[in-house]
Amino acid sequence: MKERLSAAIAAICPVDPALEPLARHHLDNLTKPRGSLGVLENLAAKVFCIQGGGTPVVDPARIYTVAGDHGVTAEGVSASPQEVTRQMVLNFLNGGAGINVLTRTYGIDLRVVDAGCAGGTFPEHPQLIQRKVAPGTANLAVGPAMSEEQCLSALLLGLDLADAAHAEGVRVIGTGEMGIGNTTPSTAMYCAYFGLEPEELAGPGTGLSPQAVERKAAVIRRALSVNAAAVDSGDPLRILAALGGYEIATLAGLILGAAKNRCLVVVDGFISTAAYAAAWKMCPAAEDYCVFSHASAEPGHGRAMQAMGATPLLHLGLRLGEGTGAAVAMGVLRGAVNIYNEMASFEQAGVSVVH
Ligand SMILES: O=C(O)c1ccc[n+]([C@@H]2O[C@H](COP(=O)([O-])O)[C@@H](O)[C@H]2O)c1
Ligand SMILES: Cc1cc2nc[nH]c2cc1C
Repeated sequence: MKERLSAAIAAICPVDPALEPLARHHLDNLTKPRGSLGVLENLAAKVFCIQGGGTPVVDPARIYTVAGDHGVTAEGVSASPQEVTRQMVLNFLNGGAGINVLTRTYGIDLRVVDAGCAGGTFPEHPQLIQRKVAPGTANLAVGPAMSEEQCLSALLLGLDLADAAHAEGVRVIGTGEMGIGNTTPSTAMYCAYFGLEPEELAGPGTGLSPQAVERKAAVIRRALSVNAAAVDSGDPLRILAALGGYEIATLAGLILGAAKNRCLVVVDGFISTAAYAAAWKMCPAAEDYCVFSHASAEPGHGRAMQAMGATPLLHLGLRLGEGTGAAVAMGVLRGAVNIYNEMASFEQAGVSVVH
């Protein structure tokens, strides 16, 4: 199992630096003052480089919303009851959640994945991928959340999802997640990977009071101490197993798999960024394939992003998860590649070149 992960990581190549000047040359010849489309130009150049030159494309685009439950909810770390994870998966399948509305709005394919929800299987549904590794993690405040074997199974599930998308012609993959309690493992992972303090990073998640956030920080501190052997090892996989969750490990595998397949990944909010942190620690070159959709309103997100030198695209006050920020960002990405592909050049339009 570990060999497959190592092989995928070894197959991730940084994008060819020779491509960027070609993209910039093309963009600078379009009928606008140089650089005046700002980040849209950067995005178009990024897609061009990831895809190895030629005509950059964003479609078909797909979001995987991966669900899992968390034993640490027993510590009262979430304002919401654990059963909401399962209820929201059913809501996704009925088309009524925020991610359903936004993927419909933007014409994005949505797949829902059970990587580790508590309880049994869900009714079959064409959008549902049932690959439950286990019915929820163990409580990371008393021991490791997952065994390394379970964590690897989730990582390989993510690789499978990336390979399936690639085989089906998907050009851009978005990450989404659903898991009551999952801001706690995400925060613990940031602390372990970047040497940050729980008190500095812990936030309200779905809506904890300030006093409850203090208790959440204490639970995370306990989790780091109980799992000190994994934390101190600095091994990204051991840290992910000890402190992560099934949806988080699956998304880390999805990011690595997409990068291996030279596919752009749009990383959603606070929890997806924790999955990215694990992927980035395992393979820093994965960074070349990722765009960060938005700054989450969860207060620790900015600090975690800063630790990785990552810049979010949008500032919309989002803190829902599910892949909602990734969906909106895909709309922006489409605009960016359409600019690249459809705008007239100075020569074509007979417009005097701006110096
Ligand atoms: O995406 C985000 O930035 C984000 C920030 C806070 C909460 N969430 C969502 O809320 C749930 C986790 O919150 P909590 O308080 O239960 O840890 C989980 O289902 C996430 O999708 C998501
Ligand atoms: C209702 C609800 C929807 C969500 N979607 C993602 N996380 C969520 C948490 C709650 C509580």
